[in-house]
Amino acid sequence: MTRLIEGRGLAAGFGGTDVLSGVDFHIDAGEIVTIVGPNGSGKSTLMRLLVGAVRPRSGTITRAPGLRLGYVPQKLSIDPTLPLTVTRFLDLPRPSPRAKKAAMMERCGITDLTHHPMTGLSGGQYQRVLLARALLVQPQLLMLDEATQGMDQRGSAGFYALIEELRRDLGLAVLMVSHELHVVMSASDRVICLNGHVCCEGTPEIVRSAPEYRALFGTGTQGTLALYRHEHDHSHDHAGGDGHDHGHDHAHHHGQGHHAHAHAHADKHADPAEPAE
Ligand SMILES: Nc1ncnc2c1ncn2[C@@H]1O[C@H](COP(=O)(O)OP(=O)(O)OP(=O)(O)O)[C@@H](O)[C@H]1O
Repeated sequence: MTRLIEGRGLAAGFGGTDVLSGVDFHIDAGEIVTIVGPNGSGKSTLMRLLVGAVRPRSGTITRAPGLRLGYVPQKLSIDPTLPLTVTRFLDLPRPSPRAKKAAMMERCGITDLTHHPMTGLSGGQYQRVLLARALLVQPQLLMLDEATQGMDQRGSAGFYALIEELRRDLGLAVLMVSHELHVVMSASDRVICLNGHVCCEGTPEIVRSAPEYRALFGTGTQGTLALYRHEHDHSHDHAGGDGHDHGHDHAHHHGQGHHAHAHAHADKHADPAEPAE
């Protein structure tokens, strides 16, 4: 297994604020990894550390030599007064051959948008354009920050299906960020829950037969969405027992409140977000 990128003991912050501390991260060739976490938990900051847009306060980042990275940031501001068509946009920051652009647009299902102005695209179309642009560098690692934000359930499912297809056909590794705590792409090999530090990590389970799953998603998403079951209960209770609760389902109540509850009881020593006295 080729390691594409690895971070050890990463810490980051802005001014007097610490955003991340003690974060270990890696992704190998062909893996799909999803980072989930509440708003402000440092997901985008971790992505920006990995692409080199933010410098770590401590820790190290090692990239495979010559690693090609396709990065779709969470926010990309385009001057709305610029009369930019999709095909012109794909030439930013550097031009690509027309045939290559056409091939990537076809892969992303947006061939009919070639001459469409960038303004006036739907959220889903816009993300597919950004995706096509990121693919032009023939990345080994594709990084997507909140790509399905603003899409409806069917739109997200279609987008995730496309990501799976890209992994299968192009052998890409994919690192995705989502603030949807309870829904992740079922094809994720690993899910990392971040809240200033790595709370927990595990594999998602497809619970298609669970009534909650059917109630939330119906049966029309072809299994591309799944509820995520955490591997443990976040209690970080190293002193007694193993701190695990394998039957615990976060579908309904995972979030800040749950963290606050767990930490208040058992996490005085282990959580950098709540330093021990
Ligand atoms: N360039 C910056 N300057 C100052 N503070 C920043 C900067 N970037 C991020 N932050 C702060 O760092 C914290 C973490 O932000 P980050 O965007 O990494 O979180 P996130 O988990 O991606 O959140 P969201 O789900 O809301 O996108 C936030 O409190 C944010 O205000």
